[in-house]
Amino acid sequence: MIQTFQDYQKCVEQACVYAHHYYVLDDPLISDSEYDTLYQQIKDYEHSHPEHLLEHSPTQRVGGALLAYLPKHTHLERMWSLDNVFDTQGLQTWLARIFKVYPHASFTCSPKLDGVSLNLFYHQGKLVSAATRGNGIEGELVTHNAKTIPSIPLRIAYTGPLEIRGEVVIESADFERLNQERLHQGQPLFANPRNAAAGSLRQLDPKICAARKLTFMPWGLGRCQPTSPSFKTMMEEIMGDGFLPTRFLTCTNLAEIERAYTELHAQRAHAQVGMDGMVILVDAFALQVKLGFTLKAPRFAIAYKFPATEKHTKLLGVSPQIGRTGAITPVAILEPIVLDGARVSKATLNNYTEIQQRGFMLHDMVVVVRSGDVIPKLIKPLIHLRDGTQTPIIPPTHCPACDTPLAQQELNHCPACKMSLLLKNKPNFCPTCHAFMRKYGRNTLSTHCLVCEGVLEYKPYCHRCACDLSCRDRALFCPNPHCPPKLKEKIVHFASKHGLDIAGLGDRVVAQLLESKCIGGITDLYTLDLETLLTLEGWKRKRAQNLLDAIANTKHAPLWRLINALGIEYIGKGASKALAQAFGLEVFTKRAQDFKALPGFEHKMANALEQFMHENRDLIAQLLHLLEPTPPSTLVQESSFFNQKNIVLTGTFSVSREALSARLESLGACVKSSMSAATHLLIYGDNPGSKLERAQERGIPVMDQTQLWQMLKD
Ligand SMILES: NC(=O)c1ccc[n+]([C@@H]2O[C@H](COP(=O)([O-])OP(=O)(O)OC[C@H]3O[C@@H](n4cnc5c(N)ncnc54)[C@H](O)[C@@H]3O)[C@@H](O)[C@H]2O)c1
Ligand SMILES: [Zn+2]
Repeated sequence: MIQTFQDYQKCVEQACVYAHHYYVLDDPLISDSEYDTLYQQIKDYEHSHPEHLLEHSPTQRVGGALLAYLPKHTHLERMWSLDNVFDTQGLQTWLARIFKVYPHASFTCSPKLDGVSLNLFYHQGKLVSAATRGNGIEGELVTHNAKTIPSIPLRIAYTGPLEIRGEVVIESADFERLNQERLHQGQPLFANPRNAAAGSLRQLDPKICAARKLTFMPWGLGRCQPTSPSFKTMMEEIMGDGFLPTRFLTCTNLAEIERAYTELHAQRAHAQVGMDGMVILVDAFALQVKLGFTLKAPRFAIAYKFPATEKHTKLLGVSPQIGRTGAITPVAILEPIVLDGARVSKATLNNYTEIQQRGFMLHDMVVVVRSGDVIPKLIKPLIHLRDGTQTPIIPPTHCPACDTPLAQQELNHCPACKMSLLLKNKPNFCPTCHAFMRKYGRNTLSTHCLVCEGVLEYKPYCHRCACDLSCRDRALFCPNPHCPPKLKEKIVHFASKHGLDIAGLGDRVVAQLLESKCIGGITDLYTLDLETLLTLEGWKRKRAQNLLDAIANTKHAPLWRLINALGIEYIGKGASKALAQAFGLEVFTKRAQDFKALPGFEHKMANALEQFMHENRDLIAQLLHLLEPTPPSTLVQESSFFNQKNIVLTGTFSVSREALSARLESLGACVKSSMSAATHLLIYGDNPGSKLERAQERGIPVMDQTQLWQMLKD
């Protein structure tokens, strides 16, 4: 709490600096929740000491200063900020204030999109101008950029003067791509999609903005001549003129609003576009006018905020974690924070190269993001907060578990853009000219230098990023096949839901069994006995018997489960099913060329399979003996239409997806979850999503539900 006028002054100055970095520079110094806390303290002090109020306090104005290099634009109607509530109690207080004067008020709820405001002015059906909110009265004129955004119609049917307001947002996938590109070009990263959208919209060069894939989502009106007394009706009418539809929901009481809020919050983790809350607004224009505005926000609307998904915290350490394949992943150890309602103390960092690229140091303050069940991620370090205690993060040289010297993984992908190195091992570099030869045509390269005609040699090179990758740090792994954590992860995977599904055999139990030397590998599971288990701490007869039963139950398990349980690189559930279907028990004797003949089995999958079968001959023989897995009963009819086809399903079917996939797989199809160049057919049910359109655009054959059932009957 702020006690004295001096403290209040200091806080206001601080907040002004933060607001400037946030609104003007699109590069916030602190997280929103920290800012909100400071803002609330300032507001509380001003409430109890109105005589001390400073005119430049952030509570007294909307937004920040305008960028000097963009022309200014005066809005016809003022633009506003929104007051916030954070819980039911806050919402209740706000509603009570409205209901006291207008007991029959009805509300319109919409997602509070996390982007940047834009005010579009149309006259005689034409887009005249587009301006940012700025300080609410004047904004920055960005018409040149707005015209590059496909979801902003240049002409609409409504001919009166009309200000339509909305949020310019960037989808999370595009945001990640943009940051990856910037990382590669050595440009500062955007902390979040909002900053990226704002930074893009306020470019001088419309080409830059056009390349950023922005979207406009309408949420409100400024100057207009309403043809309906209801805000929602009016919005829906105007949105029908070629705008993207924003969802407006009618609610009449607290319970309905709470329900809408809970539903929207549940959608957040999967939404393409970031939302930071729900906006609730009195629907009748007449009541809006009567309720009016405070100094910076309408009294007829409120933002009901979601818990924060982005915060700043301290990076305390980085600990190397060993996976099933031996790959070493750095895990960030963080000073614990609460993000989207969950306690977060760890986050993944893909690899040590990325740590270097993003410039993290130990004891840095860092930006952390988490939403829903997504694993928390570190975005960037806050370099301005460094205090001299930071030290570099040094990649390990030896396995932290078995002390074997670590090896570098072969480079298969560009670490910056993730594109696979297509021309792997093909000569591409001229040592005389010190130049890389660009590919021309499809994956073709000359074998000799186009300048000096000298012989080329191979160096890892990314054609998309145009960079030499030979001195890049690569992912590290422990080459020791007996490395204990590797073994543990293998057994955990073997017993997991997608493997042999052995209940009660999770991470901790496997660690205990290995440590107590009850088992030394996968096959030892099958010789475990009751007496041994009962000697372990925390094991009673019932629990031990349950585990033994679960293990015994894996006898005669479907063959695909055994294949998937082995944890072969690149081979997941779908591929395991296809293998079982195609080869039955013979699968373990097949060679790379046999695997390559299956639809969707690329080079690397086929090679990984052959190598695995070769290196693990003994293990496989023992498991086949112990388990006697069951191959699929229906043999593939080679003549089936679906045989050897890569199929993607979309929409709702009259049977479950799983049942339908199983049926198609039994006919030799390979059912995949996403479309690619290798997709042969898209089958769609009711309410197909965007996949259907994309398939049609790309010329992939499609089939509807009725045709499908007809074919299956035949
Ligand atoms: N991190 C920092 O340093 C820092 C500094 C200043 C402000 N901030 C953050 O900015 C926010 C306050 O900014 P503000 O005053 O500009 O208000 P705001 O951004 O929280 O809310 C008002 C804005 O919400 C947008 N909006 C999105 N969906 C909407 C919908 N469906 N209906 C109506 N409006 C919708 C509009 O653009 C509107 O201008 C706070 O969350 C604060 O934490 C952070
Ligand atoms: Zn090791």
